[in-house]
Amino acid sequence: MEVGMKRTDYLSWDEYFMGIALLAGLRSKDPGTQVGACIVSQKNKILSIGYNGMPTGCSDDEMPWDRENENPLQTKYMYVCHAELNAILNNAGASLQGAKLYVSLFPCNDCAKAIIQSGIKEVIYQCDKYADMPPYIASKRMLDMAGVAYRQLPHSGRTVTLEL
Ligand SMILES: Nc1ccn([C@H]2C[C@H](O)[C@@H](COP(=O)(O)O)O2)c(=O)n1
Ligand SMILES: [Zn+2]
Repeated sequence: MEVGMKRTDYLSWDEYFMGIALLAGLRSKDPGTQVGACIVSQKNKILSIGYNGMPTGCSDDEMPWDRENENPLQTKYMYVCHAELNAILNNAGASLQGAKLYVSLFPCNDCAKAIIQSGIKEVIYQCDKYADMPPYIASKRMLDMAGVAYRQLPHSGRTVTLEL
């Protein structure tokens, strides 16, 4: 009996989970930067997903989305919940000990604290556009000290088109 060959152009695990993080980011209402995160167990099972957005019950239409305003209360930074924190909090009770976090943008210092405390052991990120800013320098300092590994997933050059 002849045996068919398996597909060879399937997504790698890294491409699959980063793809899911990027897709989650498309749910974000932030006009500036859309971030998505996907938490995965050591056995490559998806544990949780999140994207950056206003806290539950805080209307996307009433909260500000501006980066700058003379009144800091009128900027998004006071309110928006980051993708990584949402993914950690959205997790339906499973332990995150030893888990991996795929995220489209390197985590800030606040998210780094939550990552460390939740037991996540590896961060895989795509973009690090704020690397020179103190929250991101502090983030790396904490992740290094706490033994949380991080690595950038370079663009593979592949484009995935979804027809919805
Ligand atoms: N690792 C990160 C970094 C940022 N965010 C969120 C926070 C804001 O909604 C947006 C950044 O806005 P920008 O200053 O670029 O206009 O991204 C996140 O969820 N995770
Ligand atoms: Zn953050």
